[in-house]
Amino acid sequence: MSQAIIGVEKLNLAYKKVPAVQDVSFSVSAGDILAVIGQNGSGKTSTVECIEGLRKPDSGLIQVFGKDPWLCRREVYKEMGVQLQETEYPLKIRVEEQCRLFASFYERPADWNLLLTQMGLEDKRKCPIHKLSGGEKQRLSILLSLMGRPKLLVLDELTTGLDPEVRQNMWISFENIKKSGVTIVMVSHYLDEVEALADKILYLEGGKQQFFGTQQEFREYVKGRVPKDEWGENFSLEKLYLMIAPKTTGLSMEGIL
Ligand SMILES: Nc1ncnc2c1ncn2[C@@H]1O[C@H](COP(=O)(O)OP(=O)(O)OP(=O)(O)O)[C@@H](O)[C@H]1O
Repeated sequence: MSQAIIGVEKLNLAYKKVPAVQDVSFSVSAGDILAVIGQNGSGKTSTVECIEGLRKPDSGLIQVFGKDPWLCRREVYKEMGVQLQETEYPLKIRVEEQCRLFASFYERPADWNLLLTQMGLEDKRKCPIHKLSGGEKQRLSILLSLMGRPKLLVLDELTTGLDPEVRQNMWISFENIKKSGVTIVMVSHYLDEVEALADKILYLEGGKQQFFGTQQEFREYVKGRVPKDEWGENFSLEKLYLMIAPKTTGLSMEGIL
């Protein structure tokens, strides 16, 4: 069996005593892609922020490369690249200045000129970051997560805001990154992306772990929960998810206009 890069046991986290993550346990093997899925507010980012050492769990055990990421953040970050859901940049800083700054954090940084080309940001190198479009900022945040040539990449909403073509190209890039042995944890609401990329799925609802396992195991998990006459062997991952996800209430626009 491959070595576990991440181990999480009975993780609990609350905000002002309101539970956000409850008894979540999973592991990620070297070279695997784990997708964390679930409704808005289900605890995905909170879980991932604990792995990134950005939040201290209330209880439970987290090991990243065999270390506690909260206590050993500096060491863990030598091998971990992080793309945050929202990134704040220094005011008026330009794309290439930010790249240079990030490169200076690492002993052996990636070739960021090449990354700018690969991310389609070559023409934007002199552009102040606050003038980039949402998708361009997203591409920059992915580029910066790769700067330290990480062995582990943690991506919170990898392709949100990207246009369809860039999204598909991004999938190919991440398949290639995986082929080079990098372990990836990705939070995603795009289940086509999860279906294309993920080896394992962690499914959370209301802060609680509903499922952890392979895509095939997820299929069996859903099959065991839906009426026989509603089941189809070739359902997409999105269809499977929608069959078991709790219905969100209160989103109707009826009577507003
Ligand atoms: N800083 C915070 N202070 C208080 N409550 C928080 C904070 N961050 C998150 N929460 C709450 O914790 C719960 C889990 O939030 P989290 O951001 O982890 O969910 P998520 O699954 O990543 O959601 P989304 O898909 O919308 O990004 C939500 O109820 C949220 O309102």
